[in-house]
Amino acid sequence: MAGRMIGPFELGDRLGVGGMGIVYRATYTKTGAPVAIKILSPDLSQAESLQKRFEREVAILKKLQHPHIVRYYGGGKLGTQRFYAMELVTGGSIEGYLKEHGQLPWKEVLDLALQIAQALEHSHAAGVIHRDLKPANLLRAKDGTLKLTDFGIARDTTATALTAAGRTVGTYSYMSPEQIRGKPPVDRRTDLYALGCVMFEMITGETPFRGDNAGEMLIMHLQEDPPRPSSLNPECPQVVEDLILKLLAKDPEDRFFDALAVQVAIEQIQEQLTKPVEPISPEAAKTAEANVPKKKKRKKSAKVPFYERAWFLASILVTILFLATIPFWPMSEDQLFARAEALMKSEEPTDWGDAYDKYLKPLQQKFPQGKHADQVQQYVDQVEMHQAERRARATAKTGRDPNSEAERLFLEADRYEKFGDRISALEKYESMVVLLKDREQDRAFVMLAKKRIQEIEAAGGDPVDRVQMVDQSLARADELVQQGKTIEARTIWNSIMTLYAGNQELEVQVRQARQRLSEKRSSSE
Ligand SMILES: Nc1ncnc2c1ncn2[C@@H]1O[C@H](COP(=O)(O)OP(=O)(O)OP(=O)(O)O)[C@@H](O)[C@H]1O
Repeated sequence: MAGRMIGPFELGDRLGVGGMGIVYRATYTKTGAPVAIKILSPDLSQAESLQKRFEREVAILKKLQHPHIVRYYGGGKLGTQRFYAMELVTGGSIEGYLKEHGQLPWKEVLDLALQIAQALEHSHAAGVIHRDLKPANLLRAKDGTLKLTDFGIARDTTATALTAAGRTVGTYSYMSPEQIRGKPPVDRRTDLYALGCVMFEMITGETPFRGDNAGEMLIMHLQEDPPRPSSLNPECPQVVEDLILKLLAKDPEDRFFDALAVQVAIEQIQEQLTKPVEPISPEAAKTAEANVPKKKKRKKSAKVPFYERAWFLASILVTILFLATIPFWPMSEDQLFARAEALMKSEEPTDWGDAYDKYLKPLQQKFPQGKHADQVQQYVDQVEMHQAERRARATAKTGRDPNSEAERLFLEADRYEKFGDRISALEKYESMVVLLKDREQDRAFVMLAKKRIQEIEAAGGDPVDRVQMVDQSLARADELVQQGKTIEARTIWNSIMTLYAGNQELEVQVRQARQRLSEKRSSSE
């Protein structure tokens, strides 16, 4: 095949063979850029179901643009042959690495898991569930960056366990209980289970369940507790182990809420485990020693009648056993609420995530009409708004397409607010509320919009007229130019152009901004 042309690509070496086709290294002849080309096997090109699957994979890849997802470049059909070009990733797969080295240090596992969770967050927000996350589908670029690939069965919600896994027995190793049973329906948390399996394998060198055959393995996913990772790799820290076991929960409800919650938990662990331990000074050690009550030493040597000691010990034992059973009692509404409240009072949004998963959602399920129901709802709203806003910020920061129309509208209004145009921001937030108020899935954004409206109104002051405000901004940009701060001035002109293009009221100002920008551009050339 090497040297053969397919469309504008010249084929090079074969990189590998997958369930649907062959992947080649290739060169885009127009620019000389290296790419990877996946070609649907000619003998499979006839099968309609495979053609559809190939097309679906292309359609999904087109939607996803993320630094940790293999980038789609373009594709086509030549005669009966279908192909598509994608980013070439040359650092090998995690599967290959594990085969060669056995396992990975836990710090690296956390780093990789964070990148996978980021890729999943993006894909889930676009409505795509991967469903086949495994080490073979995690490729590494030369600089070590991780790239998720192979969306061949993503979103194939009709596939049963067997059709989904039929291509390789290995896939059974990463299959969640709901994927095997078909209920509850597969959702974003299915990928989180697979992430748990992958993390388990990276840290211990073994998959969580190892049966003699596929059936045995599936039953283990359904019924057996996974071994503790530290029993296979004693270096695995307790908090990392807890995170992996939470991802591996049989019931999706017991896993993390979503891939964002996983990222937050990983970042928290990274911070916790890399904090230097404070050394104990000799003075502090001495003081601590001096503070130990002398009485204790004496008591040890005092003669206590044997029966007294036995009773004492027995009663302690009974108390310990009694206390040990407490975590297994179902918690009352008051107990759950007290724990939720304590976490919600924390300044740390990660604690809110914990409150949400562990106490607030269970409270809503078990005590929908309970005496704390209103306050619980308020807390749930607070967490959901925080998460929606965080996600929107990430979208804006990375320049990705918004994850939903609600997010797009919110970011638009936010841009006006940041620019200082409170009138337009208010208008945008208000229209968001009107447009989205009945859409349950956009509740968090509607609440956020309402909160912003209240804040803008509460800030008071005369809302500056829009035209006047933009005029002032133009004047400010001119001042900035005189002070040599061209970058700041450009930001203002750019904002005016993007925010008000097409607004008749501000036609003159937009033209002026464009003109200033082009003058600056030509003078700096
Ligand atoms: N973008 C890429 N850059 C470099 N190598 C790649 C790229 N995509 C795939 N490969 C290599 O080509 C091989 C085949 O990939 P492909 O995605 O077709 O199948 P697979 O994941 O092995 O199998 P299946 O589709 O059955 O799950 C893989 O082993 C992988 O190492």
